[in-house]
Amino acid sequence: MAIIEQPLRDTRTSTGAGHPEGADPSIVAWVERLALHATPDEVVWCDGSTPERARLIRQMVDAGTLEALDPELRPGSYLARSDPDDVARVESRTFICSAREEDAGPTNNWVPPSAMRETLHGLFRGAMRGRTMYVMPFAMGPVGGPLTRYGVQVTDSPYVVLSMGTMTRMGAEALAQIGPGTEWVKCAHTVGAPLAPGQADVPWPCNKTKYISHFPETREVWSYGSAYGGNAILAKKAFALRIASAIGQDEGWLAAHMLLLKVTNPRGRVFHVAAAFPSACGKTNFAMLQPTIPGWTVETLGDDIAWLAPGPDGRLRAINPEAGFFGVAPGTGRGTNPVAMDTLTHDVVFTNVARTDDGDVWWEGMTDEAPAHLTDWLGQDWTPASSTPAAHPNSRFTVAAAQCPTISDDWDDPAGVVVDAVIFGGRRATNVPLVAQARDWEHGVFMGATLASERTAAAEGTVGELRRDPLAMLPFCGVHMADHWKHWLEVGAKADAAGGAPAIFQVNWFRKGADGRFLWPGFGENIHALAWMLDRIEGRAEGTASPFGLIPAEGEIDHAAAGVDDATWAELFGLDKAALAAEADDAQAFLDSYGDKVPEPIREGLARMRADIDEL
Ligand SMILES: Nc1nc2c(ncn2[C@@H]2O[C@H](COP(=O)(O)OP(=O)(O)OP(=O)(O)O)[C@@H](O)[C@H]2O)c(=O)[nH]1
Ligand SMILES: O=C([O-])CC(=O)C(=O)O
Ligand SMILES: [Mn+2]
Repeated sequence: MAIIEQPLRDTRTSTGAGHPEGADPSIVAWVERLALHATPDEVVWCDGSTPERARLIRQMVDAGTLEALDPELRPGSYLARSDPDDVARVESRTFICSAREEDAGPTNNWVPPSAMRETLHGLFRGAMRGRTMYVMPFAMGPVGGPLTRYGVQVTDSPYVVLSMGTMTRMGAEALAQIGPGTEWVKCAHTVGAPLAPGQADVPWPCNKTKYISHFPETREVWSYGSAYGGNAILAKKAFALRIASAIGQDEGWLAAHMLLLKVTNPRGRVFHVAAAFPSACGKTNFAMLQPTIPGWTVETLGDDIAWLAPGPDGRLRAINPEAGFFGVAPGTGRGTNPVAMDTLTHDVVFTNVARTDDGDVWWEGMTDEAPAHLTDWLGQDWTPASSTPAAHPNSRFTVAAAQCPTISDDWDDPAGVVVDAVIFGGRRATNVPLVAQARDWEHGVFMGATLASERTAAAEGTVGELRRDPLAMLPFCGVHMADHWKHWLEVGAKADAAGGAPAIFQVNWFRKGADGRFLWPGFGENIHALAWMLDRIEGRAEGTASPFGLIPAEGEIDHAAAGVDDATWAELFGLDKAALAAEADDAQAFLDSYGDKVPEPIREGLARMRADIDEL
């Protein structure tokens, strides 16, 4: 069709003419090629400025994509309702297109790069017709920092521009860092909803067909058909985890699905902790933990992604490559996460939460009692008698990290922070104890590699189903998972040789009793587990051996202070021999699915666990 091939009408920046001065020719050429192919009506280079943000918001309010919340109650804040079919990551439509299938591994959907390129070429042709193509240069990490990486995302979704502006350091400063020879990740995104001349737009354009495609070798992401979170904010899961895991493997560092926090104990000693929990399993909450034990303070560095790299002294240092939080709304309330509530008082974009009659937001768990009337995430009337949730279970807030009252003064230190402890955790109703310490780095990587968790609403699929989620990276690993384990072992061995790899722990806040209720109060009380871990590092706690590694010895955690009685405490560490044997069998089958690629220390970890279970 002629109209699809029509040339670009207008190329201008948000302030007027041409691409920004100094834009690297490699970016300009890529953008021009894409624009000629996707045929947007115009191309706008984003500078990341406040007026630009204000313009985008105004435009989205006019288009019905955003609803302004009451400026008295929630200043500068907006509500977006997505298409009901575009509410979460789509793992079945997420592809790793490495040159060789074996580099994607059994946990990823693989399509040969040539075939995927052909598919995408077809889909992107004319895909932006009737829309604006925005060009967003961005930095992952503090601009100019030694661990920082750069990317450029194009998108035809203003909602994605707004999100990228919060989640990354986006705009002119990032662009200025990309010069000849700077590696930058190409992130191409379209909602896949071209508009014919005169055709009316919808508030949340998207397409039933979705492709979230990654080319690890050439450091590219191509995303089609969705505007939702991890499918569309390509700096986040796509770049900072999937592409970065491939870059890290080449360069000797780790891209991890981890929050990052700083904790100071009553004696004034400071620790930095990185923790990997699968999606919707407590990272944001743990990063904002308000300790219930006097004398401890926790500060926040990041809530979702950490890059861990050997520093000049060989010890592992970490940065949070992001600049904002894309957090789960349901369950967030004054009682559970007051820090998040204080972060969300202004300048927030909420997606798929409910709206109150006075122009504020609400979601399940924000308050004990629901308001008498709401407009639900679908835009329908809702009352407490309604049978469906008012907010979508994967409804989210997007907010700047700098707005968090517990943000740490070193959160944007370009050199990163030395990591003292690494934690793996999942959502496990049974078997897995509240807290355990790995015997050493290798045992810790075994713990991480065999991590399992019940599925959540963060991705399509059956909520509650148990699945192995190695290193909490199952949906986010851009390389063969077993190669990734090997890489973890190698990075740890080097850090050990340089004077000490972080100690590794495993936690489980989600164990349930026979009545189906959580045994552990969680949230602020999680400090009890964290304090024990740091006591272990300081040599103030001994621990006692278990099949999971060292668990707290009698009296090392004051569980009564957490409101947990002796019987419940025993249940939190209960060892059911038959269930654990079945667990080990399941882990075995899982490892066997990787054949002979499983590194020996991981097999040994399981063999040791089996032997320990046999002795129970
Ligand atoms: N019972 C219990 N629930 C928790 C705890 N921590 C978090 N949650 C709940 O788990 C859900 C997800 O928590 P988040 O902290 O948003 O999880 P996340 O890992 O940041 O999720 P993503 O942003 O999807 O990666 C929320 O509904 C929380 O209220 C805890 O310690 N105990
Ligand atoms: O990526 C997303 O859509 C949301 C998120 O943080 C996750 O699922 O872990
Ligand atoms: Mn989170």
